[in-house]
Amino acid sequence: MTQDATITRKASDTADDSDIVLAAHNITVGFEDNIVLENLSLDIRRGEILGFVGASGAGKSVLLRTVLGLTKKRSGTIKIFGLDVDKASEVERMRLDMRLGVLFQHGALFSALTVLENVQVPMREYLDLPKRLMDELALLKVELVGLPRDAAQKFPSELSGGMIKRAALARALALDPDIVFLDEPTSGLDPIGAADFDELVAKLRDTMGLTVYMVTHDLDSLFAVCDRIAVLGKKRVLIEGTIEDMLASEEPWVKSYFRGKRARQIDLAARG
Ligand SMILES: Nc1ncnc2c1ncn2[C@@H]1O[C@H](COP(=O)(O)OP(=O)(O)OP(=O)(O)O)[C@@H](O)[C@H]1O
Repeated sequence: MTQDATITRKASDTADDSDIVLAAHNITVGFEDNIVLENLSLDIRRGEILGFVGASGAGKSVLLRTVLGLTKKRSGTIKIFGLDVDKASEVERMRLDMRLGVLFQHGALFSALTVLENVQVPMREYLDLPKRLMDELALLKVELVGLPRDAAQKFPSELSGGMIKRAALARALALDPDIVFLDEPTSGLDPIGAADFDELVAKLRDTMGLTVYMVTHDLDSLFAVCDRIAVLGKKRVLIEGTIEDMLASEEPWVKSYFRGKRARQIDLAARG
């Protein structure tokens, strides 16, 4: 284990409905005759870090894109902060989008823009602020994610992989969202860089009251910072619960993922 396993766990198992900030119910998504998600349901609770796992190609990114309204679903309902996204007016949708921050897989920064300009992209899209104020706000975000001030003027090609992830996180936080969606945020990072990033996410959750939805293949992250884990398989959520629930599960994929050879080493390290 590369980091402190005692990082505060916020969401409790006894959370009631008022704690649910995102409710996706009976979601079916397909592309022509390929049904990727079928009658999938998942709730996300306020202030939790939810780890979302599943085999490669299972549909984790498709669900993320569907929740964000980027991929069309065939059926089901998605309520975010109680608002049914299908019934939202244009203004309500825009206000909602401002409360959601996204870090797409591979960071996806604009290569022709500096870090500061990248962080300002959502600000330009949603806010009408004088340039000086935007510069100050963007710089605050750069510092918030632990990047040095001089990184703000650099282009993505001048940054390390870990710095790119942090810059992308700064952009996801640009509008002070309530929920951040992270699509494999630690992929491509070495274990120390990944552990530092996890620690940063946990710290931001604690200090900003963020809710975090994290698609990940990183067992360290799942053990160290996730309050709850949901497993995607057979086109739906197979099981959701704490890491202890995952370790106790006899579902074959869950068992081999969490109690396979690699996982056992992490578990042993985590438990001293
Ligand atoms: N725009 C699209 N058009 C057609 N099929 C798609 C589209 N987007 C995704 N798919 C299909 O949906 C399935 C799930 O893909 P998805 O990217 O969500 O998997 P994933 O669980 O995120 O995988 P990974 O862990 O490898 O990132 C795949 O079969 C993929 O080919």
